[in-house]
Amino acid sequence: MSVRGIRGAITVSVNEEEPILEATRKLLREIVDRNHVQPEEIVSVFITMSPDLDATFPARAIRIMPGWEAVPLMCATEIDVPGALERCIRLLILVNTELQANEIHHAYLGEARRLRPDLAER
Ligand SMILES: C=C(O[C@@H]1C=C(C(=O)O)C=C[C@H]1O)C(=O)O
Repeated sequence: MSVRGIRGAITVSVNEEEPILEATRKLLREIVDRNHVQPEEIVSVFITMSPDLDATFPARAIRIMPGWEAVPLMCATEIDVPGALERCIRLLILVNTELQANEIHHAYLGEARRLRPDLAER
């Protein structure tokens, strides 16, 4: 058993509470589905949003998911690099797993695929 990181990213169309929470849930579900992870295997979830997103804390979406109440969460603002992808939510999930690093499925959805085309997969 090792602790491994799973990455993901997604964009939202507007800086509003519900779209941010919905996109966060969608990205988390995609990562969970692709890697068959259970909440009790999760060490922590680190979330960043690009500086143009500030309508809510994306962690709120995860904390209210059944089974996820006790998972430590942290939100922060992504570095404001000129020209970086706008309205982007990024996740880093640390998980206790038997999977090898090359068996982890990251999830870069929609517009965010272009951040890491090598990891986007689907
Ligand atoms: C390219 C990304 O955006 C940023 C750059 C990263 C990198 O260069 O590895 C990782 C996370 C982000 O700070 C990404 O989310 O993967």
